[in-house]
Amino acid sequence: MALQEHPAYKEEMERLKETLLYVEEAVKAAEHRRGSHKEEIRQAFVDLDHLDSSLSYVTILLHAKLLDELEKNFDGLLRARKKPYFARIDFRELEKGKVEKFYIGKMSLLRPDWEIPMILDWRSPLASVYYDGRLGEVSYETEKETLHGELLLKRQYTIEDAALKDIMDIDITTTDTFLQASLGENRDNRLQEIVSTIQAEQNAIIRAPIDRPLVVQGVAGSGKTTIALHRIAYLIYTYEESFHPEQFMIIAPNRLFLNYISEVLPELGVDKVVQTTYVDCILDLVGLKWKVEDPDAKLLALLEPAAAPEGKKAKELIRKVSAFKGSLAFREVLERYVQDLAPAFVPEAEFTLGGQVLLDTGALRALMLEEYAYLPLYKRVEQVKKYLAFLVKGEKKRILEEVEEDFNNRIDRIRDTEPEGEVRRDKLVALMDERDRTLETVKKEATTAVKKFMGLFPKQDLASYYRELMGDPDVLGFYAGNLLDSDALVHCCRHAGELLDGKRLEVEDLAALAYLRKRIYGFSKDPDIRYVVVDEAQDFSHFQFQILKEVFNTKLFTILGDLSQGIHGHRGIREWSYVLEEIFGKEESQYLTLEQSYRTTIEIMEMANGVIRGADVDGLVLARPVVRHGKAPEDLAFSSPKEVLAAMKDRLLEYREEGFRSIAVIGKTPAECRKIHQALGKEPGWEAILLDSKEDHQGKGIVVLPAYLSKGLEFDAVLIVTLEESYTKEDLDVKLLYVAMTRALHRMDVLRCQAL
Ligand SMILES: Nc1ncnc2c1ncn2[C@@H]1O[C@H](COP(=O)(O)OP(=O)(O)OP(=O)(O)O)[C@@H](O)[C@H]1O
Repeated sequence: MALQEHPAYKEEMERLKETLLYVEEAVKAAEHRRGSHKEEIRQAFVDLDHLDSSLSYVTILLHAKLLDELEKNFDGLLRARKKPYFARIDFRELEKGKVEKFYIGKMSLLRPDWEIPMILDWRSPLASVYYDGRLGEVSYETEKETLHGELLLKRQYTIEDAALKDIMDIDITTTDTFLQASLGENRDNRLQEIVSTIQAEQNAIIRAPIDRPLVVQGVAGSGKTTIALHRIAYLIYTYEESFHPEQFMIIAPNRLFLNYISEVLPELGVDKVVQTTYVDCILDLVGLKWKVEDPDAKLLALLEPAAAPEGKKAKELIRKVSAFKGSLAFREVLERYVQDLAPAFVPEAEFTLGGQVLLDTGALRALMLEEYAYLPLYKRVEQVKKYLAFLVKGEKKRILEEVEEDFNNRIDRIRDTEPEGEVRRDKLVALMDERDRTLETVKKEATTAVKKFMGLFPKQDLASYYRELMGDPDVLGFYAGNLLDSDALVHCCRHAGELLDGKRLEVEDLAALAYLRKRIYGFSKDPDIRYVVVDEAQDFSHFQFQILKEVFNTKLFTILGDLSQGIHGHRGIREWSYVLEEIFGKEESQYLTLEQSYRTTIEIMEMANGVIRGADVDGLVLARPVVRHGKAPEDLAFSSPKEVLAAMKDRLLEYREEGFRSIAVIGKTPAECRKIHQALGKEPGWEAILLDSKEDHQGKGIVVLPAYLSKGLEFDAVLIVTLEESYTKEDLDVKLLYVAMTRALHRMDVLRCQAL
């Protein structure tokens, strides 16, 4: 139906006009208020200069806060100028009885003369019925109660640059044309917000209760990353009173990925959320500036073809050691090691002043091992230091008085017993001198005693403790018992020793270092993160989840992942149940699944599903694509790399002619990618970009990247190419190929060299 023919065309045009006018007014008013706040602040600074009044400080703080609030809404208002809302619902609340029209947008806009908001924020409780509800009876949850009502209309709008382009009414029968249209579009290389097309199963995740950890298993392309970001925006809006955006942290696999998602939160009107990688987050907490080995290095070693027994054994060792270092059993090993460090923190010495014992060894032991046992070791030492200083302060006067009294008694005794004369005088003078010297010595001792005594406590840095445990098979073997067989033990210690001697670490070391830091030293300041979102969580080990929970001292987590994409299986998890039951507690945690895939076409998903069936995945759920058709993918074999490269160029030309904006050529390893990139580089006009994890995933055009790095990303068209390597039937290879295939939005083909 043409837009003008829609029965509500006139009404909607008028409403849009009215809304835009009001938005404009709101912008002007906000600009005015902005100006006056800035002026107030400026004036307060001027006053501050010569009056130094605390009132000026208060004024500055107040207006800065108001300005901050204003800025937050101001960006939303500016966006609303172009597109104030995207949908409308007509809703009759049972209790109220009358039908009200709610226009849903990315922010709320209130008018003092209206009973209901002019624009309703998509995150508000009522907006939930737009995502969940079919026409007819519906209900929604507010903080206090469940409200019932009737949904009479669900309408979507396409508004571009403040102009109404389309109106679409949704009834029970229509498929979601809006969703279809949005999925059919070509993309830049960035993730987008999806507020107008969030689906019911996704809405349930976005709005899941905040107070229980949530684990989401979602198939490739089901919107996990997108939803993670929308959930953060929802939680920040809903719990504005109790949480600051800075207390939310999203942990993504690498910088490339962070860049890829960087625009969504600002688009949703949310900033200041901490966006980081696991490596950066832990290094920052631990306070070590050491280099961390590329987290993908082990994956690459496991991808190396290894027919010979030594090769197989080397891979086996990598797997065993990674599994050990990612397990909670390793945490116990570390705990036992820390327990054994404790006795060295009770020196066999008494703390004395002026010859008097102020703290004996027994009391010191009781302090260190009992009273302060809740503290990390070095924090206990700090407490002891404070306690000793307190003792000295309290006892010094008494001790000095006692010393003096003792000497004075002796002096009196001489006076009383010795006959007057030269001898008595000499004795008295000597004793008085000795008294003065002793008093001086005790006074001096009082200023140095604590420092001297503290020298008896160990002083060792974190890395050397870790090196002591991990670099010596005897030590690690002692604490690990039979968790590692002797080959794995030797391999583990040799590898750790080499790395640590070169001031290097591997990802698997980070949880351990954070644990030791926490138990031995404590953190310099307690990290103020209260909500953690982990994306691509299938790559995390049990110990990684546990350490995040411990260091941030929170159970408020949203964890999203897909076991079918578990290409870091050597250190990552293989099922969710352990995380749900052992780490977060079965009763408390929530588990939700996403089975619909939005990214790719039916044809591509069918081929990818055919591939993943060959993998060993716990409770494998095949993705169900949204009904969207595209060209069937081809899987073509060639007899030489040269032929593959020629076919690759033809296919890329074809993709370009079809108008795709982002195209990826995915190789199996970085080595293959370099060859592909080199071949493309020779062609004028191709300008392909070779990506590694540190690279920025920038503009449009062709990118060449290895399969493991493509995880989480998406492209209009994907060409999977093998030259001298191949995807075998091994689990890891199957998952890698699945990851690569599911990156495509519209087109995907496989070109392989068969002469292998
Ligand atoms: N409700 C939706 N409306 C429109 N597009 C959607 C919707 N849900 C997901 N998408 C789109 O589907 C694609 C996949 O989303 P996303 O990358 O968040 O999925 P994912 O589950 O993290 O994928 P993967 O695990 O394969 O990396 C994106 O292009 C996203 O915009």
